[in-house]
Amino acid sequence: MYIMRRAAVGWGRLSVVISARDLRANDGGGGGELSFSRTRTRTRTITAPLHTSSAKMTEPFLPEHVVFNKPKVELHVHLDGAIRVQTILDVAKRRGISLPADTVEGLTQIIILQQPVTLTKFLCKFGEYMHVIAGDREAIKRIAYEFMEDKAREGVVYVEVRYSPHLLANTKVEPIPWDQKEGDLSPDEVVRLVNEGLNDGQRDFPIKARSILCCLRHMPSWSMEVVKLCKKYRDKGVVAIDLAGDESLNCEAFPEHRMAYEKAVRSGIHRTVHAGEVGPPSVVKEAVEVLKAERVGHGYRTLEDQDLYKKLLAQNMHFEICPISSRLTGACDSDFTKHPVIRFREDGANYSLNTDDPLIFNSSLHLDYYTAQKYMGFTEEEFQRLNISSAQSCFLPEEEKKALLNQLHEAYGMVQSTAF
Ligand SMILES: O=c1[nH]cnc2c1ncn2[C@@H]1O[C@H](CO)[C@@H](O)[C@H]1O
Repeated sequence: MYIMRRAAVGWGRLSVVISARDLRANDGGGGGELSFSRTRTRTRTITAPLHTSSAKMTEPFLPEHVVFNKPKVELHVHLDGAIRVQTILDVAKRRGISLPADTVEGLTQIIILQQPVTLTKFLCKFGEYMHVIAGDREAIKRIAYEFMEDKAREGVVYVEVRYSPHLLANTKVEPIPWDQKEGDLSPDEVVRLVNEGLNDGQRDFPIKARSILCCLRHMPSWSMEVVKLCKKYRDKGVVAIDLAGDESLNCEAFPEHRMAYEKAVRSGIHRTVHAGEVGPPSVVKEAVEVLKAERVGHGYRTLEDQDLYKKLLAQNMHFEICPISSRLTGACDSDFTKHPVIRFREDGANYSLNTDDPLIFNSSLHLDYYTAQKYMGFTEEEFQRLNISSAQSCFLPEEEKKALLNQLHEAYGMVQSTAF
């Protein structure tokens, strides 16, 4: 079954890895990490979040959604928004946690967004399942490992994945999130576990990952520890700090966030900020001018301040664009043909295409690319250009960035100029 699907899609290099995984799983190994890879659902039947709400989809991606079947770079995806539904069910069963549904189909219906809502409502969706994963060492390592498998399957060769260590902890975090009882898993250990899962994934799949630790707008008291964790784990896979959460609740960053970002600048930690997703252009301005963001998460509303937009274009500021997300969070018009990324493209801006939270949007990176092609006029050439820009704007050290760029140039058949 798997093999027939792979042949139809033609995943090239990836198929080798997936075959190897299937073989090992079929060998009856079943134990340890490999058993994780067998749990992915292949049978969702829900309304796909496309331009027209009548579009049906039965899988995270279908062959016809694969419009750019080449190596890709993804810079904006939340680990806690990219968990497999089956994993949530498995962990809940093991931990004796009851959920409102006990099948993949049932729980999917509860977790996913089918129609555009507000960012605030969207963020409530994490409450449907985070209590299952948080505080559980095995689950945290597992979601990081499975994330790598899923991204490799989408043809992503380099990913920067973000999460809040505090939201997955159950001790040394105040308040303890998700109504958990106090346990013994600290934010520091969460980072170690995620690193382990990502490293195991790097070993088993043709993908490289680095992580970004998130501060949350409504939890300023956590931010100093976030930047300390970025520093502590900078040589072990953490490359940057982010500020996520609800921009519509508090627009100006609290002093604690500012202090954390100042420390990040002093310590040479890279910086990105969710800004201009639903908040006004002033939030983008603050992100860039006060928090010294090197990339902007989303940034759609930058277009409402033409002076700011021109300035950021001139600086070659990178915008992390998430097409399907932007429709379902109500950040952008639900008509994709009016999406701000069309203007960014016409102006030759520096941006990436990303999934953001594929679990909640029931999406995949292929679906975002498909949407960009079908409704926004994206071409193969533009997909290549934006992936090169994404690689140039990633937070890897220069040498590793060069290697990634070489990998893309080679895969896209681009001749590189040689310096004599
Ligand atoms: O699109 C988004 N905008 C703002 N915040 C988000 C978005 N997606 C996820 N998170 C927030 O980031 C946390 C860490 O991963 C998530 O738990 C969620 O609260």
